[in-house]
Amino acid sequence: MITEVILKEKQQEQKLNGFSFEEIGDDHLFTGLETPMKPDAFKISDKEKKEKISILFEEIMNVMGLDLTDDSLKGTPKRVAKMYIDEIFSGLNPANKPKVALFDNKYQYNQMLVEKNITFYSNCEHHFVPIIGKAHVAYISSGKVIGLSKLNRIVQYYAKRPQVQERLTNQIAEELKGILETDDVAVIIDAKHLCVSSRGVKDDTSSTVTSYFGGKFNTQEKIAELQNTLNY
Ligand SMILES: Nc1nc2c(ncn2[C@@H]2O[C@H](COP(=O)(O)OP(=O)(O)OP(=O)(O)O)[C@@H](O)[C@H]2O)c(=O)[nH]1
Ligand SMILES: [Zn+2]
Repeated sequence: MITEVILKEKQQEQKLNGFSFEEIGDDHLFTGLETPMKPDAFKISDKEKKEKISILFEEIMNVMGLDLTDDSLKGTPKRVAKMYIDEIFSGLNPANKPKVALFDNKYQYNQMLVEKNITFYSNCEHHFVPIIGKAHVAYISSGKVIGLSKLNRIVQYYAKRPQVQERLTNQIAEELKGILETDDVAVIIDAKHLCVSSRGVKDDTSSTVTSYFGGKFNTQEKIAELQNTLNY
């Protein structure tokens, strides 16, 4: 847990930089889980970002010797820019954070709820190539119930950033803990990193499993129950 001292230091740092954490856009700024962002990350609009990326990507293609007058290639810089900002990295912008519907737990359902096999596509922040995986998230209600699809949307929102799997796992867990007002949250991610399978070491059979077991989930018994539910 973050101490007040660290919080104050961070706030001071922010003040010095002249930006608030809302402007940088990451709710996890004070928890050490933030996606590293520049303080002025949202000083220019998405439209301007796309224009700049398009110019820069055109330059990359030019340097590589590609002929941008070719009718198949000429639209690529714009396509890439649009894909980065509106699609695969749209989770960097807090304006795209899913709105979450919560309901009262009138059903008195007090056991764990598991949303399993949530498909996500992310990108490795080291190589900017895909991470493709499944996330399984679980929680025990502390009084509120979340709309099921919102669990998938939260996973996908954080996946749509340049990521490492460890951070993705913890960002999802922290988000759920905050929304559901409970520590009783678990997240398991099983993903293939194309930077491992399609290049570099080229291992096509390995996958990476990460987990977060908070509160009541952090016991051998609950972990075993969860593993059993997920057939792990
Ligand atoms: N911990 C962690 N590492 C990751 C993740 N995604 C990719 N990596 C690793 O990040 C490392 C980057 O290492 P470098 O040695 O700088 O990069 P590289 O020369 O391209 O390494 P190789 O992939 O081994 O060719 C690689 O070992 C990747 O496998 C992730 O989600 N978590
Ligand atoms: Zn990588």
